[in-house]
Amino acid sequence: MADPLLALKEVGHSFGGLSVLRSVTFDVPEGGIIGLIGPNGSGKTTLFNIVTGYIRPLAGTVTYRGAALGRDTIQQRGLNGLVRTFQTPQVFEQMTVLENVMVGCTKLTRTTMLQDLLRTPASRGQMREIRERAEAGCERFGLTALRDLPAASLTAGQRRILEIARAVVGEPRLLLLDEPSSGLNVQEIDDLRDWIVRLNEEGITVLLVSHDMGLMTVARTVHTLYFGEIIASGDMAAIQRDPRVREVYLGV
Ligand SMILES: Nc1ncnc2c1ncn2[C@@H]1O[C@H](COP(=O)(O)OP(=O)(O)OP(=O)(O)O)[C@@H](O)[C@H]1O
Repeated sequence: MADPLLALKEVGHSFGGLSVLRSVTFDVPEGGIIGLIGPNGSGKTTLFNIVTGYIRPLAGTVTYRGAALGRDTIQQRGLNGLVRTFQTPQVFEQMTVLENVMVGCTKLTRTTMLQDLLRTPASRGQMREIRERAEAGCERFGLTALRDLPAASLTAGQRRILEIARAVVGEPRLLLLDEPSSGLNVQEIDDLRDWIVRLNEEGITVLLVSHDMGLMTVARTVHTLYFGEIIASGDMAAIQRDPRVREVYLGV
């Protein structure tokens, strides 16, 4: 069997003596959509922060593309195709929509900082390329009419799409989506679902955290975290039948 794209092995973490992740082990196969659910405070965001390099786990290993991530920085992980979105969309408020998307393309740059400062022909050509790529990204995600507006003026749904557009133009291999449906209306959640499926069909592997059980049906395998431990794994139908999950979510 092929190596998984991402593998977590016995990952553990605590904050000030409070254990928030305990021996978390699961794989994300290349080309898959894997879901992570769990009540508030169960450790989902902490796990994302560990995978993307915002915090270092106190125990266990995270392997990506066959190599332990170890001390790789957030930036190195990003360059290596590991890209995330946030529970509250992180957009550059004062920049336009187009400029925000351009930021997502900068990791594809090849020129040095000196070339950029001196505005050499190579640097100018590259800037043109980034702009064209970002314009295509705006077009693709239905943001063209908004592209010259400051991101601060966008609705919650538009911010969400902008964040995803910015992540996707950088050509991620593994896209981690943290509560992408929060703040969205029913139609926007439907559209988001379609986007996740489409991006996955194009080859992007997805790790999805969501409270939205409808959205979670896109995932082939869902892991349930409860107080930092995985208590059930399977497809969404199996998860919804699982007695421990029902107890945690429904108290039945
Ligand atoms: N920087 C921090 N310092 C101290 N405690 C923290 C920190 N970050 C998270 N925690 C605690 O760790 C636990 C797990 O939090 P985490 O945000 O990972 O959960 P979550 O499953 O993402 O929750 P939610 O669904 O509410 O976002 C919680 O008890 C939280 O209060």
